[in-house]
Parts: sequence; structure tokens; C-alpha cells
Amino acid sequence: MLKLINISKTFNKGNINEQVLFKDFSLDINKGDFISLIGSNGAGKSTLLNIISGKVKADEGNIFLNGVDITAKDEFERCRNISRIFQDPSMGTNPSMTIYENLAMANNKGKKFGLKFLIDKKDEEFFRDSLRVLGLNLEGKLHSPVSQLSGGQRQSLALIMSTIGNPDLLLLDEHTAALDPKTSEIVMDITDKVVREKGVTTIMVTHNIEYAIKYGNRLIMLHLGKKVLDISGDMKKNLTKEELLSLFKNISDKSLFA
Ligand SMILES: Nc1ncnc2c1ncn2[C@@H]1O[C@H](COP(=O)(O)OP(=O)(O)OP(=O)(O)O)[C@@H](O)[C@H]1O
Repeated sequence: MLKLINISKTFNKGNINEQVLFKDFSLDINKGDFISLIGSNGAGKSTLLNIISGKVKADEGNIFLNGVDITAKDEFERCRNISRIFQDPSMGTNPSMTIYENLAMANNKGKKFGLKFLIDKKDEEFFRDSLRVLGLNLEGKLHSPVSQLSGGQRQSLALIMSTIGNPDLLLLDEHTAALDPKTSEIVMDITDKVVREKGVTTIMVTHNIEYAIKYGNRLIMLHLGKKVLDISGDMKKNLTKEELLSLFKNISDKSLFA
């Protein structure tokens, strides 16, 4: 469903800081894949998500989403099909608006008539049902401001917001990294539930090696812009933390992982 073909990206071309990050990088992602993307600092994980979302344009190569060449499309054109959640809980939700208004905004993403804040009973029910899946009782706080929510609750709300329009692809960029360990585990369980329920193809960047092993059907490791590991199925299921750490140690510094 997502194909990256011969992607190349060089930063600071032609000056002393020139850095060739990706050179003829290709990746084929199947519909329904839930991919954990790991790699050391500077491996290119965020840049890869940026190239997919359109935030950063590749110098060469093509990107196909569901058979459509989206290479020339800007970020705002891709955002109807591609949702993204960042590390910082304040980026995915608007604190000055209520949960209802945030969800209404997400539900209207890419639609012609923009924001619709008049309370619609049908939307209210739909939003309550969508929130119920979280098990956080946010459905009972539909008209409370998002500023009253914890970081974990906000990331959970961001998950519902980013999947409410049934995107083709969900990009999670270390979305639990700013949370305390217990909240992070709760948000990861919620992530798994939402991803399964929606069946949305997902790429999750994480520095947490346990999450990378536990969640998803496929694990990809990047190093200096190259794919150095790509496993799925039983190989992924049977992978132990020790094995992955030793693989990682061969190419990088194990201490970079929490
Ligand atoms: N806009 C930019 N301009 C110049 N260099 C950049 C830019 N974005 C990324 N880079 C460089 O590209 C390399 C990969 O960065 P990237 O953020 O994609 O790595 P990462 O794997 O996400 O790292 P981390 O785990 O530290 O977040 C780094 O060396 C970084 O300095």
C-alpha cells in the first residue's frame, strides 16, 4: 500500500555540512502492517516519516500510496490520507478547545467547510463511542477543555483524532517518549487496541526496544539511512530482547536504548 522507490536525500547539499542520508532507499509496506521502526540517533527514522508525510521532500525517487504517485504532493495534500502523532502531547491536540471541538476539527480535516463547532447530537454520539475504546472515561468529559487532561490522556485523544477519518497510514513518532513509564505502557496498549480496531497501516518510531518487540507484526531497523533489519511473522514473534540488543550492538551503541 506504501511504496518508496529509490529515495535519495542529502542535507546541506554543496556545503561543508553536506550529509547524504538516504541513497536509493526502497521500502514496501503492506496494507495492515504495524511496523516498529528502530535505530540509533541520527539513523534517519524521523526523516523517513518526514519524507512519507511530505514535510521533507526527497531529492530523488518516488512514493506511491495505494498505487497513486504522491511524490509531488505537499504535506497538506497528503494529510487526509496520512495522520501523524509526535512525541509532544501539546502538538496533537488544542488545549484551548474542548474534547468535542478537537474531535470535530479532526473529523472535518481536509473537508471543504472547515470547523463546525455547533453541537451535533449525532457527532456527539459518534465521538463518545470512539472515545469509549480508550477506557479512560473521556466520553464523560466531552465538553471539558483539553487543557485539563494529562499528557497520557492527550496522546490517547490524539490517537482517536488521528484515526477518526480512517486514514490510510498512521505515523507515530516516538509518541510515548515524553510520558512516564506507567502512562507510556497504558498509551501503548491503547495504541495497539486502536490500530487493531481500525486496521490502520502504522509505522511507529520508538527507542523502546521492548515495545518494538511486543507491538506490531514487523520490525525494521535503520542505521545511517540504510535498512539493516526487516523481520516479520514468526521471526518477529520469537525475537528476544537479548537477540535484538546483540544485533543492535553489532552496528551501533547499545547504550542509546532505554
Ligand atoms: N532539516 C535538516 N537539516 C539538516 N540535517 C538534518 C535535517 N533533518 C535531519 N537531519 C540530519 O539527518 C540525520 C538523521 O536525522 P533524523 O532526525 O531523521 O534521525 P533519527 O533516526 O530520527 O534520530 P533520533 O533518534 O535522534 O530522533 C541526522 O544526522 C540529522 O542531523
